[in-house]
Amino acid sequence: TGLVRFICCTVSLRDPEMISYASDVRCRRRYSTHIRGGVSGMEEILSRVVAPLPSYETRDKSPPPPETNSLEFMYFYKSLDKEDKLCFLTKLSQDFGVDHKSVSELALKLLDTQLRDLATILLAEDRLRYTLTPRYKQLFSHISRVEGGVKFLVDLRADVLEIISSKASDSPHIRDLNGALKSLLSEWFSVGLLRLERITWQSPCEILQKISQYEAVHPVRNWTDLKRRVGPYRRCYAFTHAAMPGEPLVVLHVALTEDISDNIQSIVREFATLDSDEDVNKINSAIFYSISSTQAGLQGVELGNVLIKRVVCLLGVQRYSYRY
Ligand SMILES: CC(C)(COP(=O)(O)OP(=O)(O)OC[C@H]1O[C@@H](n2cnc3c(N)ncnc32)[C@H](O)[C@@H]1OP(=O)(O)O)[C@@H](O)C(=O)NCCC(=O)NCCSC(=O)CC(=O)O
Repeated sequence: TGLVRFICCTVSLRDPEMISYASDVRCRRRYSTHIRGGVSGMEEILSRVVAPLPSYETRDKSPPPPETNSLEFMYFYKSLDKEDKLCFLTKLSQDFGVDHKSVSELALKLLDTQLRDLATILLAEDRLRYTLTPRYKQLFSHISRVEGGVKFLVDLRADVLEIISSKASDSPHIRDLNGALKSLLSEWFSVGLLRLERITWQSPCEILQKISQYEAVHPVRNWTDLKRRVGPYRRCYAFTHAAMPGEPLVVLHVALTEDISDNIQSIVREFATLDSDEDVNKINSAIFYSISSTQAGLQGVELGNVLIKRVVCLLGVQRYSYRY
């Protein structure tokens, strides 16, 4: 019976994996044919995977496009080099954004309804609002639902920010695309969806390594240095998100000291011995000595600001009356 149960279990677990594997392979095959197609390949893939906006009347009833559309977009984009990414994003933002003609028509209609009843005006406004949604925004929402989709979009925004800051493009469409991505990411990474985690020497090695690697203010010298930064008289906190497991998004380091230090070296270089226990009577101050955001694509979402406020509250609640 044990063997039979085991076999049943193996089969039932295998099915979804096989389905996902099969669609994975299909996507890889498809995208590899389009890479050869250059600009026309880009146009072809975009017109196939970026679905048109459903009509206003059917917007809540239309089934979402197949998941393979999102996967194909992701694989294709990841395979491009920097120059092709710029070309691809320019096409996406220009040709798959807002339907300007419909927006103008609806704006005129809205003006015409101004003397009508409130319900008619609200309906006209809602139609206009819906029509102002860029087609690519809908694609991004679908991408966010596939595995690794949110991280993909965070990295995509990092590319867009790089294009803007390096002045590789001054297209208003690219700036619009950035705005759409920022507003989606701000919703998905809102405070209520973030998890505050304390990082200690007992945290997974993978996380500790990332804490060390992402430190942008006072570089971590070695493992002993890292052990001290998460040890006694120190606190290290990070925000994580369910959609990006194992990825600290922003990391904050705090030193708990007797007096407010007048130089950073005394915090970064001088520590109590590694094994000493904390004596709470010796703690009067909490010095927030380093904060680093790890995801360039989340710039402007202000996770750092929120993390500092959360940790101030947390340390305040934890019985200490620090001077910050
Ligand atoms: C500081 C950050 C964690 C903030 O990240 P957020 O997720 O909150 O959002 P963000 O990057 O959009 O930045 C929010 C606002 O803070 C500003 N900002 C960013 N870094 C700043 C800095 N070092 N000093 C002063 N302001 C800064 C941005 O221009 C922006 O302003 P606006 O909204 O006006 O555009 C990140 O920018 C980052 O990792 N920067 C690189 C590392 C760094 O500089 N760390 C802080 C060093 S000081 C430190 O750690 C303590 C110390 O040494 O005393």
